[in-house]
Amino acid sequence: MTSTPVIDVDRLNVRYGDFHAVKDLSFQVGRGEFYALLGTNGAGKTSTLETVEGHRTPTSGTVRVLGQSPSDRAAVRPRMGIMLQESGFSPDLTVKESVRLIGELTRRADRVERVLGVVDLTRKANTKVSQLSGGEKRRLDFATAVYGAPELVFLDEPTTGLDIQSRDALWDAVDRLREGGSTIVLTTHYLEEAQQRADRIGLMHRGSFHREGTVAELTRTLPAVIRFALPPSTPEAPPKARRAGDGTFHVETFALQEDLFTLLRWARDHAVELRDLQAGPTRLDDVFRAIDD
Ligand SMILES: Nc1ncnc2c1ncn2[C@@H]1O[C@H](COP(=O)(O)OP(=O)(O)OP(=O)(O)O)[C@@H](O)[C@H]1O
Repeated sequence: MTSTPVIDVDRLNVRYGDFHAVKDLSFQVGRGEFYALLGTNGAGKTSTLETVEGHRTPTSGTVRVLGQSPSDRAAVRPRMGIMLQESGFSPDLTVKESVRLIGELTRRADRVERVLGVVDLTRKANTKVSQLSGGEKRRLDFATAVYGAPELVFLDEPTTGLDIQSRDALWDAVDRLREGGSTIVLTTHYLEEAQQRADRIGLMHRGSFHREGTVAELTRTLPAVIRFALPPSTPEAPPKARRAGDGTFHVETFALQEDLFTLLRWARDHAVELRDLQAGPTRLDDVFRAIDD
C-alpha cells in the first residue's frame, strides 16, 4: 500500500466491562479498495466498524480514517457514507424528504432525483417511510451510501431482504462508486457476495483475525472438492474418492483440473455415469467451516 491508507487500525481493543470483544486488531484499507470484514457471530465486526465509523471510542489502540481521527466527526462524516443495518429514518417522512435529509446531514452535494433513481425509489418519492416494504426500506438505507458519492462507503449487510433484481442493481451502483474511486467496506454473512467482489477479506473470529488476505490467499490452504454419486451397480470407486455419510463420493484435491481429468477418464474407461457431478474451487464457506474453536 503506497499512499496513506483510507482506514488505518492499529492494535485496536474494545472491551465491554470484563468482556474483551476486539483484541489487538490491526488492518489497513487502501484507497479504492473493496475490503470485506467477515466473521463468525459475535466475532467483533460491529464493534470494530462502530469504532472506525466514529460511533464508539476504542478501549485502546488507534484508528485513523481518511487521515483523521473518526471522533472528529465534522471533518470525517461528510466524506463517508454509512449504510447501517437499520438507518432509522423517521416513519412520517416521505422517501424524498428522507433522501433530502441525508444531503443536509452529510453536507454532500447531489440531486435528490438522481439518488432516487439509483436506488429505484423514484415511483415511491412521495410515499411515507412507514408504508415502504422491507426491501424498499433497505434501498432507502442504501441511499445514505450513494448520496454525493462519498470517498468511503460502509455497507453493513446491504442485501438482506432484497430480491435478485434489487441486489443486482445495488451491486451495479457499488461498481459505479468504485469507478469513481470510492473505497468500500462490506460486512455480510452472504459469503459469495464477498468472494465475488472483495479485493481483500479480514476474517474475524473471537475478536481477532483468523485470516486476512485475498480470496485466493484465504482459500489456498484448503483443498477443492469434487463431488459426485455413482450408480448402485458400480463395482468399484475411482481412485482417491472417499465415500461420504450420505452415500456420495468426494475427491479432495489441490490439483483440481488434473484430478477432474483423471476422474472423467476413469468414468469413461469404466463406462460409469458420474451423477450430480460438481467441481469448483474452494469457497469461503469452506474456510469458515474450517474455523476451529
Ligand atoms: N454493549 C455490549 N455489552 C457487552 N457485550 C457486548 C456489547 N456489544 C457487543 N458485545 C459482545 O461483544 C462481542 C462482539 O460483538 P459484535 O456485535 O461486535 O460482533 P459481530 O461480529 O458484529 O457479530 P454478529 O455477526 O453476530 O453480528 C459479542 O460476544 C457480543 O455479545
